[in-house]
Amino acid sequence: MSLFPDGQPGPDPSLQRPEPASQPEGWGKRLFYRVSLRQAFVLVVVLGLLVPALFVAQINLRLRQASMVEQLKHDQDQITDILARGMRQPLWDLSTVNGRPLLDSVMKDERVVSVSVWSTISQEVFLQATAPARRLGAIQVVTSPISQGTRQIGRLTIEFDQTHLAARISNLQRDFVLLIAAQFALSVILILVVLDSRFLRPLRQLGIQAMHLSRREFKERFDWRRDDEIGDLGRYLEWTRQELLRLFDELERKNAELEVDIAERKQVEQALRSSERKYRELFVSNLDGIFVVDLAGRILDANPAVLAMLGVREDQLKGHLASEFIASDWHELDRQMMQVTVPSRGYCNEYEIELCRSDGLLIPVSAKGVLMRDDAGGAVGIWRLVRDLTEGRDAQRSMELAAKVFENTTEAIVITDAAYRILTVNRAFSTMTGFNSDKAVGRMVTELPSSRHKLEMLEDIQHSMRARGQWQGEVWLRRANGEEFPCWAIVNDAKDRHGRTSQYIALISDISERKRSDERIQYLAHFDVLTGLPNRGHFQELVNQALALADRNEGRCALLFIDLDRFKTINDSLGHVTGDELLKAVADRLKQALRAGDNVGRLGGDEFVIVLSRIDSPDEAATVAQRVLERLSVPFLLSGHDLIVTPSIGIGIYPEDGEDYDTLVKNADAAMYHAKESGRNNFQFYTSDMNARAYEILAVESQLRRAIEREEFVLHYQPQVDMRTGRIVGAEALIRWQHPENGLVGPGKFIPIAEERGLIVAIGNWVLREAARQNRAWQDAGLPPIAIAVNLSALQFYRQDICGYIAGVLADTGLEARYLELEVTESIIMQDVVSTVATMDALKSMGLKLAIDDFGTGYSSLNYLKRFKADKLKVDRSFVSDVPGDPDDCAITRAIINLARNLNLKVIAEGVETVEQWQFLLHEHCDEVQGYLVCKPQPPADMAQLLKAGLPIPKP
Ligand SMILES: Nc1nc2c(ncn2[C@@H]2O[C@H](COP(=O)(O)O[C@H]3[C@@H](O)[C@H](n4cnc5c(=O)[nH]c(N)nc54)O[C@@H]3COP(=O)(O)O)[C@@H](O)[C@H]2O)c(=O)[nH]1
Repeated sequence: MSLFPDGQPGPDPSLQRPEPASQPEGWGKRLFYRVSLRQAFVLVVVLGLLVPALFVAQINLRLRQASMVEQLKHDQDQITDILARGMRQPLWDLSTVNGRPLLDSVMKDERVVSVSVWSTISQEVFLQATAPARRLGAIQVVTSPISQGTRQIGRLTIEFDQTHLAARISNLQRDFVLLIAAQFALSVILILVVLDSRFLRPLRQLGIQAMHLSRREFKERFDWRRDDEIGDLGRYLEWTRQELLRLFDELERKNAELEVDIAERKQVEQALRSSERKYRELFVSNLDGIFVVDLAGRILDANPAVLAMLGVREDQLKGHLASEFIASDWHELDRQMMQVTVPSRGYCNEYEIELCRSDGLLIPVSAKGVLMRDDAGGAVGIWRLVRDLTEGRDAQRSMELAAKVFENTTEAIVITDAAYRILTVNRAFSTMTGFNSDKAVGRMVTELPSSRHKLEMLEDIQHSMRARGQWQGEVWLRRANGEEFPCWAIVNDAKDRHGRTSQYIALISDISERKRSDERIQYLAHFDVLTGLPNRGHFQELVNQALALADRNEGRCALLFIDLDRFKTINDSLGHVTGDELLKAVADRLKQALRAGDNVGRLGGDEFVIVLSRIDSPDEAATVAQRVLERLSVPFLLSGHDLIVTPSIGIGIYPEDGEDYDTLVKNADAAMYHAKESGRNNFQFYTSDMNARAYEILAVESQLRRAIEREEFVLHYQPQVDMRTGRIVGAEALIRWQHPENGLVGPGKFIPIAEERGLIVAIGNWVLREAARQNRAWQDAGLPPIAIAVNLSALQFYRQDICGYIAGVLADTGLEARYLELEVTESIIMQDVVSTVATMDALKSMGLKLAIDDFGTGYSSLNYLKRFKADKLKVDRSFVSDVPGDPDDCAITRAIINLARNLNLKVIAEGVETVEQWQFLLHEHCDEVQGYLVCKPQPPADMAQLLKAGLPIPKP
């Protein structure tokens, strides 16, 4: 139990509750001393009162119980005996009437449950009585013989109920427990009341008072009026309190006196120390060097400035002569001052000498000396003061250097006062602006000839200077000659020693050159250098903007993918310079074909793209595509060449054909391929199956490359027949691809792709060689000689030395030139008339035959035709197929035949399929025919059979 009741202040926290000096030995003792006094007393009471009471009660109860059992036994025996005796006579007489009264009186006893009298004479129950309500628990049966004299005449049986005895014993126990409990409770209450009032409460009081003493609270008196032992203890405590109060009062008084003493002494010491420290601080912290020397010039003390100045430690200085640290040139002057002037006058004026640093460096100093005296006024030494002049001289040099930098830097520098009035400008400023300094100095910076946003910029500068003390940015100035130029200006403020801005310093660099190159870089990043059109990246941005606009307006856009047909041929034949010129010219024409708001870009090579940013229907895209076709159809006159270039255009519509740039471009590209496949020089709208076609083309291209390597091609030959004789006079070599998986593939499936991908040169060369070889082989086999016509592609014509190659083929195969005929389409010739004419001349001079294929489909003028040294004109199948039904085609075919005749050329009609066509051509005096009506293209062996037969083809 705590002595400090709840709510009472505890002792000073620094004073721990006192612990017993040592713990009593044995766990029982330790436990006993751990419990509170109240708990200990309760324990004692319980053990001292309750246990003996219970013990006594237990003995008492046992004795009473034994006596009750004894009594019951006695009573039972007595009742049995009385009844046995009383029944003798009635039993002897066999008179139940006489026996009944006694039986009834016995049954009145509440312990008797039943009585039964058995007659041995009659061998039956003589009398019987039962009280069933009394049968409560255990039953004790007592029997006794009934005798008359020596003869037993009957037997008595009595049942006694034992429960009554148990109930009485239980009541007895309960009474004992109640008695002991009451006795115990009363004892405990009485003991605790007495214990608390006489012992525990005063003890608590004593504890609180002791706590006051421990906290040095002596003011309140401890009042004890009882005469018992605790009262004595309380009074002793009160006496202790008074004693302590007196002692503490005295202690405090003494303490106060002592503190006054100490304070006074401290003040004196403080004053002493302070003056000494001030003197020392002055000595130590002085930036000038101070050292104390005796009258002989030996150093006694030196401050850190001297040590730093000379680069030595204190021990390297003390005891040495000051002259050891002075440059020898100055010894005499110094000696004069320190040993003559100072001792005589008490001081000397400043003079300049040089000190020697430990590393040998000479330090210019200004020196002076003051005589040091003792209390009696006698000279005891000299205060020597030296001031380092290096910094001042460095500062001077820095100033000179800064002035040089200021004047000679290539950046213009403008210094203004705090109100932005120009104080000075450097030479670079004058060079940069063309204004002399007298034109600038004294003016406000706002009066500087600048072109743009002067006032707003000054406000911005002022705001930044206030916030950060610096500003930098681009400004535009105007030179004296009126030229504007961009500058990069960095403005810093300079502060005076009070921290106020006193000047602004602006460093100005002319960035016109850098800006020009930045703009150039920007331009190169966005535009195609050759054509000036947006490049791929920039064009994508433009398309994305157009798509976003279309989304906002719920409108549509169109993307036109343009690829120039056979541009490679031009590039290869006429060189890259002409190719580049052509691309530039095409770009110009494309730009001219567009409305404002639409854009054209170059993706690379000969690929151009147009985005039509707002269209109401795909027809508008078709209109633009048509316009592009028309604009490009006009020949380009470049480097002395008249060039015709046609485009193939693929059109993708947003959003139907792609919802983003990549998809749109991909699909327009696929449509462009379709345009190429559809004969070039046209436009096609994208359809969903075109991509599959585009992939197919790619696949064909890669397979073609393999086919070239493995020579997977064969030639079939289609006879050309003289209309008058019906004899075979020639044959056209037509290529087929012996595809390992797809079988024989016709040229229509791969020649356009080979042309587009530049593979046609290798294929065409193979055809030339194979046709020449086969023709020679037939001749060697004795077959009638004929000319074999071979189709030439534009690339073959332009990319290589076709004359040299054919000469090689003829030489290798041994075929005479006159048995090889070259078919060149009209469109090839028209691509570059000048060089074609030259090549055809050369081929002709080699003895080769020349035919103009597909005649009538191109744009050849009669003037050009006159210049070609062709042998034959080949009327295109498209005209032949509709004769004689179509009057226009009849007229054209007739005109071509007449033209050939007038130019002295042979004429052959191709694609003759019907007898009517034959008859029409015969009537028009066409020389030769070629077509399914006569013979389809034949494999070499079958063609050989036809030649061998040598028979005229039956006339239809
Ligand atoms: N550069 C090269 N081009 C070649 C070569 N071999 C063929 N080709 C060109 O491929 C195109 C298709 O040729 P092909 O499928 O062989 O068709 C030729 C004939 O089979 C076909 N023809 C002939 N008569 C008839 C006819 O009565 N009806 C009809 N529907 N078609 C017929 O015409 C093609 C020959 O045409 P052309 O060359 O214009 O004389 C085709 O353009 C070939 O030029 C090659 O080695 N190199």
